Amino acid sequence: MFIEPRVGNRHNAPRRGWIEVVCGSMFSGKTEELIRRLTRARIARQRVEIFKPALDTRYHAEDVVSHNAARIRSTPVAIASEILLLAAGSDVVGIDEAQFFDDSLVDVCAQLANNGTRVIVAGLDMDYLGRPFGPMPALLATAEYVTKVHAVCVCCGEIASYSYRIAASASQVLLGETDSYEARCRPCFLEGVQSKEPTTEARSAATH
Ligand SMILES: Nc1ncnc2c1ncn2[C@@H]1O[C@H](COP(=O)(O)OP(=O)(O)O)[C@@H](O)[C@H]1O
Ligand SMILES: Cc1cn([C@H]2C[C@H](O)[C@@H](COP(=O)(O)O)O2)c(=O)[nH]c1=O
Ligand SMILES: [Zn+2]
Repeated sequence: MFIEPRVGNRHNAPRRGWIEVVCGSMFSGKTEELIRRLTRARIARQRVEIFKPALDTRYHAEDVVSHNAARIRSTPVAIASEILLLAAGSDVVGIDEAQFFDDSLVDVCAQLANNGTRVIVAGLDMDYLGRPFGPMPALLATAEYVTKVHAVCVCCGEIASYSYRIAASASQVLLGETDSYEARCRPCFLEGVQSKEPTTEARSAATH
């Protein structure tokens, strides 16, 4: 879908930067798509740097890892401004789990793009209650290219845009995978939220 444009052009024009955002629910293929684009940029011999929030230790402390085990080495950072220092000299910057960063990520991405870097950001557009998540709404508004990917609803097989939480927690940040979340379509998400389905803990207690 995205080409790997040359860095600068034949006439030594300044290189152009821009922002791409890949968003969607959990299990929708955001990380796979991020890895695909970054891998192609590497094949095109571009200088690629990849970052993720240090708090995301779910699969691996350093690698960005998809739910079906595709992986790429990354640098975990505690705050978004570290990316500016560490990305110096890169042609392409990839950022996964962008929803966990604070709002300063929006300015960091803009500065990188203004200076000629292609920035590819992947993140959850909504949290487990369907609320816009962290800096994602502002990134979506300021990106040149937006791709929304979809998972499969585990209840009915339709396309899923929501991440339904089955674990008992009301904290906005709760790392997890299929143990704690299900991809759901709108009606199945609403049904779960409105009927207050039992959590994984309650289901497990009922069977033991
Ligand atoms: N309900 C689901 N819908 C679609 N893919 C799923 C689902 N559950 C697990 N998967 C797996 O998750 C992969 C996508 O993983 P990943 O790229 O890490 O997604 P994301 O980063 O959006 O959470 C799919 O290729 C598929 O193998
Ligand atoms: C919906 C939701 C998710 N999370 C966490 C759960 C996972 O650790 C990540 C999302 O990872 P993915 O690559 O998109 O599958 O975010 C959360 O903390 N809060 C939420 O509301
Ligand atoms: Zn459904």
